[in-house]
Amino acid sequence: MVEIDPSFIQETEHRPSSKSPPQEQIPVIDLSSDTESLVTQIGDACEKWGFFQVVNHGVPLELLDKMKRVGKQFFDLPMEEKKRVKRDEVYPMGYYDSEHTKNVRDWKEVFDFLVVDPSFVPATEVPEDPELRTLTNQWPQTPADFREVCEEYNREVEKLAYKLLEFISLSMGLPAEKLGTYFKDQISFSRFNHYPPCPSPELALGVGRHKDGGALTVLAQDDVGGLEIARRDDGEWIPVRPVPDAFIINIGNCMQVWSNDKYWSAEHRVVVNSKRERFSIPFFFFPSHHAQIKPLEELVNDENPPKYKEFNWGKFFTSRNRSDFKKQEVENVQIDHFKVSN
Ligand SMILES: O=C(O)CCC(=O)C(=O)O
Ligand SMILES: [Fe+2]
Repeated sequence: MVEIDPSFIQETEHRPSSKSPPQEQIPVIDLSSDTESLVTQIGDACEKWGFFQVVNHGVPLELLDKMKRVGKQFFDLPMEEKKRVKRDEVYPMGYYDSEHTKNVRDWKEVFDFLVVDPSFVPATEVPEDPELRTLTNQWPQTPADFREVCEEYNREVEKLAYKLLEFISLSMGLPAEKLGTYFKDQISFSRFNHYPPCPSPELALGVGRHKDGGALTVLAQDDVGGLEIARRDDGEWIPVRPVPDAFIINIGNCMQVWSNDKYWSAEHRVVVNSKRERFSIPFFFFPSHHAQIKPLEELVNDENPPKYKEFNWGKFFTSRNRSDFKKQEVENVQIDHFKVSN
């Protein structure tokens, strides 16, 4: 057995399973279909899986290719070059290779960049503290077109994210523009994930099991595969098959709360392999820091009372991003903390 650093080793029950997974797949939805059919298909997928793939999504395929190229060129740079744009307390965007999910180190390196630069988030998780912190992007010198390609990508994927938000609003019986209001001063960001080949793929994960916090995630992946999602019915891990030129869409915590648990923010993780590196690019569509998140009033009534108390998205974001979780061995905040007990 090849030794890997113990910080990467998952507890036995969270390691990749060796048995063959169910054959079931998340739906692939063609966004060139008519609105009525899309609204039904998207609503059903959000309810059953919290995950679906989209094709004919309108994001230029040449731009996706360019993103994959600049991402690879960046991660291929010597470590000393990458560390010039290293993420730290002052610059929380940029390069990072020691992210922990649920206190175990992920087998990956990342590069993060904001959609709105600068963006503002609460400085602390203390509810009464009004102080804000400014987040800004930092960009590497090479490849020379890195920044330009990333900025264009954010603009295009943001358009897709707004379009999906409209279909999801309609699928809940609400006006198309209902959810868009939460995104003025959004704190969305995109991320390049690079998962290098791992000598002990049976012990580590590229990203440990987690749920995405925001409204939705638009994820590009290459043809290697490795993303697995927990099936809503029984928690069984289902691998997501790579579909050429598609984006994977998943519901985040905010959408689950807005929908009062009709829609599902599924747990997911990434398994790695010993032969091929893998790249993926999530766009995390995050409301503005001042957004107050609670089940939408139009969707609750005496028979379906709100299942969550209201919370502030900015404080939730800041609390989840605290850097001292590892030290304290405590889990970060989850939406279940806001569940109404009855
Ligand atoms: O790489 C992937 O397929 C998913 C990554 C992911 O879940 C994340 O970065 O939140
Ligand atoms: Fe995720």
